[in-house]
Amino acid sequence: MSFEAVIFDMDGVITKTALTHAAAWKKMFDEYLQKRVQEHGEKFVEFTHEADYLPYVDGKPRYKGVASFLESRGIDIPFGDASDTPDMETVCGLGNRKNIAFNEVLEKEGAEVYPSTEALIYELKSAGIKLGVASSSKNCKPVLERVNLLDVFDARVDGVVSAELGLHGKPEPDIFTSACDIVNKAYNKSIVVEDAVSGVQAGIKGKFGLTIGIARENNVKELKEAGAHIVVEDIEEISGIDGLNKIFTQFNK
Ligand SMILES: O=P(O)(O)OC[C@H]1O[C@@H](O)[C@H](O)[C@@H](O)[C@@H]1O
Repeated sequence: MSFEAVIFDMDGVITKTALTHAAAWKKMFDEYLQKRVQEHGEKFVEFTHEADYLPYVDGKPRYKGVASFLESRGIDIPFGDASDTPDMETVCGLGNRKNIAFNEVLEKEGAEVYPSTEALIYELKSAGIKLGVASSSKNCKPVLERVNLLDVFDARVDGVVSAELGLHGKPEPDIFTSACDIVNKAYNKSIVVEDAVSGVQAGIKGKFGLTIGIARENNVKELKEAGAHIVVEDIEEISGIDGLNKIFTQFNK
């Protein structure tokens, strides 16, 4: 094989939980924006998937997502602290409020994998390719446990590990480069698989051998503009490890 490691994002790439996150964000932000109508007399402008979630929140660490969205609406509240309770009107308080909504849905509905991604993961594993998961989410470990994939990865750099190590979140490449460092593989011999614009930007900034965009959201154009070497709608289109090898070689002559 011409590549030595593959680092996967989780939400939206391995598991269908990107949708769970998006719904939890919408619930929390719409409630908060409604509250501001009463308290500040502001006009209610709904939090939408296309105009708000995808450009400002998707793929970013929890509090960075809150801060980006609020900034886009010109809302300035204190940052607060990760220990803030969900009733506090701070960036962290709002992020923690959303986390409750996310975990309620996760508890009720569980998590599901994308079968094509799971199949590729096992194919790569059998071929001795190093596997990493690089997720902004602090819920990465419990989600992977639920779908029985936690032990498959040689490296996991998630929201919890990032906070411990003080890593910059996506669109900075830190969590992908840290995953490669753990498995001791060069970035230019590694592949990043991402569904979020911020994650693709991170793959490109980190100068990985290949950054693949998975367009789950009718956002082929946005992922290409973010710099993805190739964009597919599902991993199935890659045609397994041999297909991946061909694509990698094509971009690394
Ligand atoms: O709040 P968590 O679970 O730490 O997740 C942070 C982010 O994790 C990313 O993986 C998701 O794409 C985002 O939607 C989410 O907001």
